[in-house]
Amino acid sequence: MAKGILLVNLGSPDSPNPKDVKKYLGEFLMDERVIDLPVVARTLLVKGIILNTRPKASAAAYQKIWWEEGSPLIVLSERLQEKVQQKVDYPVALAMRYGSMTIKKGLQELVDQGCTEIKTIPLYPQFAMATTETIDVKVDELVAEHFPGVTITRTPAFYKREDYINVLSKSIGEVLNDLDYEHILFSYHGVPERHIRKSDITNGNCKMNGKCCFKKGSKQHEFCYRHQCEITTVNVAKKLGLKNGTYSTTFQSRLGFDPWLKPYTDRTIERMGKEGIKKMAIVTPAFVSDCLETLEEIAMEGEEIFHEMGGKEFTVIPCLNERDDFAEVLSSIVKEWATPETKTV
Ligand SMILES: C=CC1=C(C)c2cc3[nH]c(cc4nc(cc5[nH]c(cc1n2)c(C)c5CCC(=O)O)C(CCC(=O)O)=C4C)c(C)c3C=C
Ligand SMILES: [Fe+2]
Ligand SMILES: [Fe+2]
Repeated sequence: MAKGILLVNLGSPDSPNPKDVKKYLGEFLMDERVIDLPVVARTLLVKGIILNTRPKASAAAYQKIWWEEGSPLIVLSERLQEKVQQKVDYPVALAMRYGSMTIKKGLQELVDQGCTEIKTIPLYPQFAMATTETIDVKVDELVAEHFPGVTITRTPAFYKREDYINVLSKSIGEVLNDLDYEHILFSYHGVPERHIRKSDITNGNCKMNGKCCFKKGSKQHEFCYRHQCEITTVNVAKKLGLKNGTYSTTFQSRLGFDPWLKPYTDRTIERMGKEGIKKMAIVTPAFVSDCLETLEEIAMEGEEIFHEMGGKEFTVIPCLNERDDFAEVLSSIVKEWATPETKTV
């Protein structure tokens, strides 16, 4: 039995042109775990409205952040894959949940190298139906249909691993140590509140009032994106010794009219600017790789809002990207699976 590793990230369009962006958004938003409406309603919303209105604006945003080598998210994920490969003895492949670098191709690449036992690692520190779950389900479908001889081991969200928190804290500390700042925002990608309720395995325990997320020992936390984001912030704040009132958690990138997780990042930046905060920092721990949502929505739009409201210095902390110490965390996850006696955390 030969082992292999499949890292999986979200994906990007093939190019920042409206046609490719439309194709990519069509696949992404028709996923029932992303826009979780019944299929007819989802088709009407996505194909009837969103794909007729959004691709042009999205393409313009992608054009602002695109690199010569391609999409930042893809390029940074490839660099991370290379780093992890240098640290482990098994083949490491990279795939994207949406777009051309499909999970099927990633699995095939490993199977072609003789792998029959594959560890999938979604590149998301916190669990969400729209990220980890959709990858896990897609992998199972593909294996059942195309790779019946392959055994899959899933990787749960790694938000509370000590080594991950250490590396995230170090990456933030490296910026904050040399910075005069008044407030640091921990901005996570948002999801509709409905997604949190749907992932509630305790039948209604999640009250969406913030209290349940801090209750000790709840089984629900394993699938509560909100809890996992809040706890990521708490653990980093503890590690860095941040003082109460100097940091907070917010949620960005909402789409449509349903209520999404609050507080919203853009409104918080606006409020802080209005309240007289002059120097703020922002970190985006739901993203492993810098992407449209960090490079454009936060670093460009967020900064613009802050300046318009009177803010002066807006410092964006990079994602973990291809940091060596982050590749080390992923390689520890691999080693703990491949040789269970290697317990590093
Ligand atoms: C209903 C819509 C969406 C949900 C739910 C959602 C959850 C979610 N997304 C990420 C990570 C990323 N999202 C990115 C882009 C992006 N996300 C949505 C919609 C939902 N995301 C859209 C429409 C887009 C496209 C951009 C746009 O048109 O504004 C990206 C960036 C991809 C890139 O190519 O750079 C990432 C990464 C998470 C982690 C998440 C739930 C926790
Ligand atoms: Fe998203
Ligand atoms: Fe909760």
